[in-house]
Amino acid sequence: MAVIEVEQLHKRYGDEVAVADVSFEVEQGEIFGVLGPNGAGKTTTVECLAGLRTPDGGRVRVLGLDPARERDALRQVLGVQLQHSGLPDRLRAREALELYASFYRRPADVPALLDRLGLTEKAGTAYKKLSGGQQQRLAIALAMVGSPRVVVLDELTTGLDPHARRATWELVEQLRDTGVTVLLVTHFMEEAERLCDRVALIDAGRVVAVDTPAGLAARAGQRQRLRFRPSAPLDVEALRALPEVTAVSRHGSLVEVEGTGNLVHAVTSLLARRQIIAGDLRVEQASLDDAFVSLTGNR
Ligand SMILES: Nc1ncnc2c1ncn2[C@@H]1O[C@H](COP(=O)(O)OP(=O)(O)OP(=O)(O)O)[C@@H](O)[C@H]1O
Repeated sequence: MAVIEVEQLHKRYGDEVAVADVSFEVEQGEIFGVLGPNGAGKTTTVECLAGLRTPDGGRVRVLGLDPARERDALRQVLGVQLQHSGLPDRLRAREALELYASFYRRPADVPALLDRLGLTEKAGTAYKKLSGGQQQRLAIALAMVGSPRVVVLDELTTGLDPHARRATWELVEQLRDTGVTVLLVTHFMEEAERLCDRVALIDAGRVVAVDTPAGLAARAGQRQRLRFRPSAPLDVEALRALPEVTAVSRHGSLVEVEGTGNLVHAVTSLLARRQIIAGDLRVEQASLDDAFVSLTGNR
């Protein structure tokens, strides 16, 4: 059974349509990404899932519960980390967790959670005095303190340094390993590629694609690009004549070859036959980034 069901969700703010028509389903134990440009309707969608906003149309269910009507039951099974935590500045990390733990029937062990999020040393520090990364980790801990079966994380790693970002990704993977279903709103393609089993790409309030990160990247085309510096003069016409090659260009001593299929093998074999070495060889495949740009209207 799908853990999260969103069917033709529609939500307006006055005359402004934030979510025109969004549908997707998330299966048990998945890390499901919601991607899209600014203002696409991602936060509004997750707020409807969390029962923080009431949809104007369509149907939303989380573990079979209607978030708008069954908020109390939903709160026991859903953990939410939103973009702005709204915690009082002077509340200490441990106090915040203990307070939140008191709302739940099956709270997690607070000292163990602090430890898991690397916050033990900061347990007595006021929220305002935590660094951005520590505040972020506290927000994740708050989303986990009720031992939820589903967790919604909105822009989880925005503002984190690369080290903290990786540590946070490991936390999300640990969550998934314990059977928790994760819905992740993100702007970072690297994050989606690394973490998500599937992603929904949303643009202007509509779903433009739901697929695996690799599947989405493939929709951006099978294009590949090779760049290298040949160790000896190279006749680019010979490269152009290869069936895999669609374009060849020179940039100073650098040769750039675009093509499809087994491009790397075709080009390196030709070079080997001519006893030319490909220095500084780089291979680029179409990425989720390319898919994002091409599927969301190049904005
Ligand atoms: N409280 C609100 N009142 C009025 N309009 C709003 C409100 N919240 C969002 N909107 C509008 O709804 C649209 C969707 O916003 P939403 O925050 O859901 O997008 P998003 O995809 O999460 O964007 P971002 O990536 O920038 O966070 C935007 O045009 C936004 O201006």
